[in-house]
Amino acid sequence: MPSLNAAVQWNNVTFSVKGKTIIHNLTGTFYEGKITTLVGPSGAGKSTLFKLCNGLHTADTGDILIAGKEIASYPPVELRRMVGFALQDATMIDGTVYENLAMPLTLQGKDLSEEKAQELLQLVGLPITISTQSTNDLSGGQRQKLSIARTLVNRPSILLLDEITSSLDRVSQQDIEALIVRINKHYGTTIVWITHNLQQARTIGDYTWVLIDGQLIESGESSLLDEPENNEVRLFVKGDNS
Ligand SMILES: Nc1ncnc2c1ncn2[C@@H]1O[C@H](COP(=O)(O)OP(=O)(O)OP(=O)(O)O)[C@@H](O)[C@H]1O
Repeated sequence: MPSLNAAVQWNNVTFSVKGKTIIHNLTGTFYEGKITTLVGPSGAGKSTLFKLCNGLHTADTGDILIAGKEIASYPPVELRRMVGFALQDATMIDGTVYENLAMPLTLQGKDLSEEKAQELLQLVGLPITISTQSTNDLSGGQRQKLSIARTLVNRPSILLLDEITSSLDRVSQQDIEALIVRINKHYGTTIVWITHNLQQARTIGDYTWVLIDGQLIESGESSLLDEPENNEVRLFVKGDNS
């Protein structure tokens, strides 16, 4: 494997909620500038990993290093700027596309320039004329593109995507997949993508993690999904364990 830097390094991380261990002694790396897809059965702890990564949860034991520095050493605002987060339901405030796009800066008492707004809309493939429209009029695919553009306002170096295409039709899904690859190439953004779609995980990912019951059971180049070494992973990929 070529020598790659760690965008996020997990060392023996354990996390519990109300006495129940959700993440078990997890060690692994999300590589800088690469796309890692994260798969596993429902309840495996995938979303929990994201919350540990952007400071919404704190690990009980172990270390999480972001760009080589212990996560707790980052001021929360800086961490949220570095680690962008997009979710399946692409929640919007009641208002225009521009107001939603500007929200991360508005919250910091800053403005988003018209020029920057147009650049971001173009990057995600939305017409710039959409800027003054209400977000209530957008399709599911357009909302998701806006949600991704909004995450990019802070220029995150790491982008966490949680099931962002699962409620979209096939065409919109492919559109978003191409967009994420474009963002990865254009900005060198490290992408980590939770998906239940194993085909997507295989084709979009450079690397894949398979998480089962809070344990990282198998990880490596995404081709591992073709012929997993681990029996539990083989069953999961065959659909027997999802
Ligand atoms: N706040 C919480 N309180 C109690 N249990 C929780 C909490 N958050 C998560 N869990 C539990 O932690 C486990 C992992 O949940 P998580 O959402 O990370 O899984 P997931 O792999 O993302 O699942 P899915 O694919 O269904 O989204 C589950 O058993 C869930 O019930």
